[in-house]
Amino acid sequence: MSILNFNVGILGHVDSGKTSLAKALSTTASTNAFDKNPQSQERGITLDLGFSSFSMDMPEHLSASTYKQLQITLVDCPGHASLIRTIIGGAQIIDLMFLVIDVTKGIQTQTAECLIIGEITCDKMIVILNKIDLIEESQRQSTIDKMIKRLRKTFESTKFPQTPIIPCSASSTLNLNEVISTLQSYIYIPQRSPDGPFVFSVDHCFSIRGQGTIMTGTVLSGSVKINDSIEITTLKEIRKVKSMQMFRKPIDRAIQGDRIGICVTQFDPDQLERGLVATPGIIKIFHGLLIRMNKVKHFKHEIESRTKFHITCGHSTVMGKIVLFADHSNDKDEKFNFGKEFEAIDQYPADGSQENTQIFALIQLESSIVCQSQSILIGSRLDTDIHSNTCRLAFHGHVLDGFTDSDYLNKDLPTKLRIYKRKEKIGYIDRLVDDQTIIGKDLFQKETNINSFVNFKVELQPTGEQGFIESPFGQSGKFKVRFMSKTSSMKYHLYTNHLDGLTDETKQALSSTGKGRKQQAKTTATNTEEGESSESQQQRIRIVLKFKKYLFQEKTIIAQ
Ligand SMILES: Nc1nc2c(ncn2[C@@H]2O[C@H](COP(=O)(O)OP(=O)(O)OP(=O)(O)O)[C@@H](O)[C@H]2O)c(=O)[nH]1
Repeated sequence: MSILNFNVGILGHVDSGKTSLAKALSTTASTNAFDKNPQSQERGITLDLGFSSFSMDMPEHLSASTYKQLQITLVDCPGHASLIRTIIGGAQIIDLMFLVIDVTKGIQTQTAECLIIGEITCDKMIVILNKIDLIEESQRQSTIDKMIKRLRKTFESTKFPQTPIIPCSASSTLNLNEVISTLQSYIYIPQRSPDGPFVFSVDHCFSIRGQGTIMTGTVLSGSVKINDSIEITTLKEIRKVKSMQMFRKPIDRAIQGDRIGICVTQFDPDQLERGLVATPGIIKIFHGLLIRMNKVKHFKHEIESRTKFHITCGHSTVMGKIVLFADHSNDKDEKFNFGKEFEAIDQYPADGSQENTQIFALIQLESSIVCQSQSILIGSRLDTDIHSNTCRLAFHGHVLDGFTDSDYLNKDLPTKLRIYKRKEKIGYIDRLVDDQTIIGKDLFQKETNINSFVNFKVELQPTGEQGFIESPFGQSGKFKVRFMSKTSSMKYHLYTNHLDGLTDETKQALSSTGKGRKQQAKTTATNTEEGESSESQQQRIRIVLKFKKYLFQEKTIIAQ
């Protein structure tokens, strides 16, 4: 008989009653359910993910499915702000979220953060308005109604405007039946395929003398059976599956979505607190990751390129520096195309991704991360003061690809990913060579390889006349520009400056009007649109060079 395992995450502010709810609903506890961790018991708070389960009848709207039995796995997440990495890790395996709110408190800081995590990781949510037993019976209904009205307003602008809000009391089991019946009506058949490589997210690991090491967790993809070889990715060790259990019952096969314990031949469980186990060779250790970025709208700061964030993917959190870039011809559903060129941007745009412009980020990780393609990744600023009441979650996205070589910034990246930055340099006329050629200055540093800019177009501003860089000139960063035709600016410059360095012939040609230098300057000045003085006009003639510079290229490759 096939059993559908449906994962329900329980999230909410610290002390809202998440563990109490899990206890009240569950019939079977896993090895680490209900704050069994000794430190949790001492401090009275949940420090780690807790897993427990209960069975339910298959709801009527799914009676035609191939599943005949339904198992609900509750993933009790910690509430304390300092444990948000654990919450994110837990939320990535859930099919539906219970957001627990203390009816006497309403929305609190971590409620809001949990709501955002739910928006990123889940499609369905049920709000549990807990601790209604604390309200005097005569006031209860009116207080609940008022709170529901307030919450409705908050949820209006979220992904879950129609979320059910169920008042109950986890500790006195008041109205828990309604929690169960609402859950039942929200059950759907999540994507569960036995196909593809086996990937297992381990959340707890311990050994049993004489039997082996047990890893408990959730099957993220594929399937596994007894005697299969699996790789403990962080240890780079391969083990055979000796036996498996799903909530204390032995099983011989598990598929995507199942919550199981896998027993393999002994290894030190301290070596694998959390992590991925998979078909050998398919999980990679990444030093750089690519994501399509979405900003969390409640994050109040700018997301700037080349700044650092906490990067959480699966159960790992490391620091990473982001490099932002845009694809200006990208359809939302289009796959990431390495064949394209992308424009580097300084910060995430205020209007976010647009229909044709998608924002991506290359994340340079400070420590490597083990993850699979398409994993959800969340960027945050966890060093923000947890009492400051501000949202620490900054952005999210799915992992599109990554770089496995720790030297990728020098090796793979320059050939694989072409990101350019638009640049503009401003220079000035140094002197004229002839009526179509000038020597320019101040555009380049002395040490710049001007040869890489030869044949690049330049424009004189404000006149708009165009020419191109013909060659370097001398050793001090000067350069020669040839114009397509005789330019008025050059003539103007000549008459308002000097004739030094010109051959007599050129001087003659340029002075062919027969007027004197000063007089010519006067004429030119009065001919300009603004009628400005020759001095200020002279200063405004600039040589403008626009080009693209590729990021991460060992040799400066430049394109216009
Ligand atoms: N009166 C009342 N107290 C409750 C209810 N649910 C939980 N509590 C109490 O609230 C406190 C916190 O409950 P927990 O279930 O540990 O809360 P939690 O959200 O799991 O806490 P963390 O995981 O540490 O964030 C405990 O003292 C519970 O007994 C309820 O429905 N009514």
